[in-house]
Amino acid sequence: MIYTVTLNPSVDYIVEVEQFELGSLNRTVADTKFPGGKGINVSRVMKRLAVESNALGFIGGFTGKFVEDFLNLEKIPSNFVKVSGDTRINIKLKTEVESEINGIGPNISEDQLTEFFEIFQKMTREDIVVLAGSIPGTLPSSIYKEIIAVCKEKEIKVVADVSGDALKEVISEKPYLIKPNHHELGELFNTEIQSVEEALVYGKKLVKQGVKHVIVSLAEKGALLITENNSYVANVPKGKVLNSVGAGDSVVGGFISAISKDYSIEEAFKIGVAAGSATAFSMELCTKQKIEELLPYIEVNEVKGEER
Ligand SMILES: Nc1ncnc2c1ncn2[C@@H]1O[C@H](COP(=O)(O)OP(=O)(O)OP(=O)(O)O)[C@@H](O)[C@H]1O
Ligand SMILES: O=P(O)(O)OC[C@@]1(O)O[C@H](CO)[C@@H](O)[C@@H]1O
Repeated sequence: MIYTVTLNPSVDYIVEVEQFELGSLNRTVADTKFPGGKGINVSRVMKRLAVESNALGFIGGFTGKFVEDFLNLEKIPSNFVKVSGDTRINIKLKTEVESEINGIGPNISEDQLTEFFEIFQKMTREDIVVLAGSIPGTLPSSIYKEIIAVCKEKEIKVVADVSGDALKEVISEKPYLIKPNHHELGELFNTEIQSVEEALVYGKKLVKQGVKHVIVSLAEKGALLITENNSYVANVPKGKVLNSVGAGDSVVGGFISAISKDYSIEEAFKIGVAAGSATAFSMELCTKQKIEELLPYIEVNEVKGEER
């Protein structure tokens, strides 16, 4: 089983406003709500690709019920620990540009954390754990390290789509896959990364540090997959970006779905990139049909020779 862990789920409130004016009353032209949080998005994308997963994390209140009900409707199993506060509402404001306001998340008690860790007891080495998204304010910043320690004992593969200090912590634990975007990769090395070539240099450093697979996404500039033995570069298809929320999660969901179906690493990478772009070109998360439409427009090439 693939378990996605979203420590800090959300209701994503997507609001479209024409000519937004700061300090004035603005009215929406459209608004929608979706369950959110990076691990939950990964689960939803995998479901669309017919790969089962179990969504874990902490939810609470009326917003938590919305998330759980929505996943039930989509037939995605979940095993959330219930907390007393409300799951956060993250605002995604679409004007001429996209802006986001993400909440801090509810309090999580010691007992609730213990309950969460108990879920890992039944996992086995055939399982995969996807850790994704921010850490709620009341949990220690070492939480991902602690989860990985439990996974290591059980030889469970860990995928981590996290950023900032959490990413630094996770890298030292040598996960199976990480997927920083080029800004997050640059932050790790106190530098700015603008191109695929620059991303390759720093991505390889992470593989040298023991990460098994590094996917670096560079939005419209393409993506890279670096493994111990090979590096691959992919273009992204051209299209109109309608919604970038969840595009990165879709790359992870697409890649893991394909790996779990024993596709080659190149093919899995291609499906991941197609899923990312399919989400970027849709108002909601990608569908299988949209992914399949985009696949012919993506080329994956091995990076050869010196550059490798
Ligand atoms: N302008 C674009 N054109 C085509 N595809 C895109 C574009 N922007 C994003 N994507 C797709 O989305 C994937 C992830 O995008 P990005 O590199 O911005 O990652 P991210 O910052 O993790 O995404 P997110 O917006 O979910 O935080 C890309 O690999 C690509 O497949
Ligand atoms: O605050 P975090 O946990 O870093 O990110 C949460 C979030 O922005 O990520 C998802 C898109 O990747 C959204 O569904 C959600 O609102």
